[in-house]
Amino acid sequence: MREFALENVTCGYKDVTVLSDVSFSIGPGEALCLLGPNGVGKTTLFRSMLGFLKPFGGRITLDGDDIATWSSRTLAKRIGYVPQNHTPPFAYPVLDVVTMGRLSRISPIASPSKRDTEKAAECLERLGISHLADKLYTQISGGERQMVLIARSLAQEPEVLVMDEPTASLDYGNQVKVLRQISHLVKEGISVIMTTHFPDHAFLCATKVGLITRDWVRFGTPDEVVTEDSLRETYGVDVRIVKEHTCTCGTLKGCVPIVEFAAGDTSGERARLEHEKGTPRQRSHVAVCA
Ligand SMILES: Nc1ncnc2c1ncn2[C@@H]1O[C@H](COP(=O)(O)OP(=O)(O)OP(=O)(O)O)[C@@H](O)[C@H]1O
Repeated sequence: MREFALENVTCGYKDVTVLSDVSFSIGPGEALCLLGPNGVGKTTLFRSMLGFLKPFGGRITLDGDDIATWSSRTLAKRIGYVPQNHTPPFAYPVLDVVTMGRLSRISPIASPSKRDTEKAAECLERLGISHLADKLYTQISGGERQMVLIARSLAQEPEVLVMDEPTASLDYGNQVKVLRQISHLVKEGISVIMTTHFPDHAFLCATKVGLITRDWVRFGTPDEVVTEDSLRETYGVDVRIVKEHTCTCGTLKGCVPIVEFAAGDTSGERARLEHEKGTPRQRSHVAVCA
């Protein structure tokens, strides 16, 4: 069975180690969600998985092959990437940008075929953004660009799809659309590795979670790793994990951070102490869905 695996990977920049001894594996039909505070090294780990950064130690393999031995063309064919931010280089029409996702499948001396263009149009359709096809990539919004990049990665037909905060800068509807697409891709057998700043996403579409802090990295199922204690330890915030049973979706789980304050008091610390003393009439609780 195809497996994408990191074995004791240590990575960073020049003489600065960002992450040490990271190991995990995912197979077809699995989605790994990487969570962790700003600056802990999620993007650095991604750069290593994509061959942009050479790990200081350890091995990254797909089907047992060390990706360090692959050409950039093979990497691009087998591992897709949706970056966090993308500065458009040229004013290409959106359909051409998505067709560029096919480049690793086209001979270097050939032009994209009708089939390649059709595949790109199909990916735009799948994400509900066909209306953008003829617009210039430099003249669409940041959220629309994000959707286009996702379409481009689908056009690539990779075995492993690495997505750096795929829902960042998307409106609520498009966030849900992207999470649904991720679930569909996983059901089709693609292995997805994504970062997010929303632990709820782990419950919504991941089969595995990697929680990264400055002191430790923990991998497991969403239920094992995303807990009230681990989120408090990782982000220093008080969170409730809530469950909702529905007949159609089974059990839904979500994370609700507790934002509390005492009326007329701007001191969060005082509010916290009052909360601990259990004086409910003197405090208001506002639960904000992330
Ligand atoms: N090109 C670089 N050269 C040197 N250090 C870097 C470089 N890029 C990032 N870093 C450092 O590596 C560490 C990890 O950064 P990284 O971007 O991987 O974090 P992250 O977890 O993806 O953060 P965020 O959630 O904010 O995107 C940070 O301390 C950052 O300053």
